[in-house]
Amino acid sequence: MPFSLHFSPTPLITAPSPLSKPSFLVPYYHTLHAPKSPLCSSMEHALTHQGKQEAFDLRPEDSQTLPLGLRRDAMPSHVAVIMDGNRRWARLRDLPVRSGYEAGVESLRKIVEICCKWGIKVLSVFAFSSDNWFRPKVEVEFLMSLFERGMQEDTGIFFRENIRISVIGDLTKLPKALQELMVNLEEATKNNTRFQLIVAVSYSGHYDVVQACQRLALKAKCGLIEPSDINVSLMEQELETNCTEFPHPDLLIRTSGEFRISNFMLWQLAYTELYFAQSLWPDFGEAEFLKALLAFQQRQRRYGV
Ligand SMILES: CC(C)=CCC/C(C)=C/CC/C(C)=C/COP(=O)(O)OP(=O)(O)O
Repeated sequence: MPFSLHFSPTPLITAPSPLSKPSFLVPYYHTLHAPKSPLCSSMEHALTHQGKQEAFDLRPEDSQTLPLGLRRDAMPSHVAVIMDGNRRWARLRDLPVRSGYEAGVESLRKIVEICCKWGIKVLSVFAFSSDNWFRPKVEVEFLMSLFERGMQEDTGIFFRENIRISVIGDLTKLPKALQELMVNLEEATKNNTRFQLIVAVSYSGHYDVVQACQRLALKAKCGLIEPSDINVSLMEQELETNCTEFPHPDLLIRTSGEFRISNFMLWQLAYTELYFAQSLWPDFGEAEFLKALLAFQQRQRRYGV
């Protein structure tokens, strides 16, 4: 059975034509010529948070559907998720591993829909880590086909629901057709403003920091900056999360009862509130998400001050 987001049934719309210069295929060109939106330090993020949020449109219906107890003024603007426990979910049911991943996609769709409804602006999900390449070949191939299928089937929803898709990670390792699909989808949805889904594929925090350092080193080598110019702000302009105008994650959720960050957004999680849920990702639904958000709203964020 094909999956779909549950906003309402929709025909598939094909994404518009490809980018002329996909950034990850021409990193040298990108580093030297492409303008990047400036990001500030975590502290400045907190201070400018409100102003940035106003840049996105909030539909009246988004703000009216908050469950009892959840405060609009304390909502995280950016939530990150480590979607762990898909294979365990399948094994517990004597199902093949791929059923666990498929159930994981359904869970992601539910959470995206809820984010749109409750006015969360960005959701970053760890869909495939740099280390996941070492999983059995058949599993890796299945995941690649799942990413392709998932993105193709939801393309129409992204347009109709005003959702922006961004993909971060070392995409050069992905099958060519999938790279092209992702670049097209990113380009086609880049002006959508209701909600942004950031999918981390072939990604790790180490990879992100290293590629940012390489870009800065190249700029220094070309004489565009001095090594002493390098600071938090310049570094953040080169991180892959420069694809969003919004601050770094306010809240990180990891499912399946594991208490680790597992190399996800190491730089960006510096001031993020952490929440660990016992549920396996395919079981993580609205009630669990609400619990995580309510817990977040109890936290006092001090940014070391
Ligand atoms: C279209 C799109 C973005 C799809 C996302 C699909 C999805 C849910 C990917 C998660 C992949 C993954 C390696 C999860 C880790 O848990 P695990 O499966 O390794 O679970 P385990 O800890 O039980 O082994």
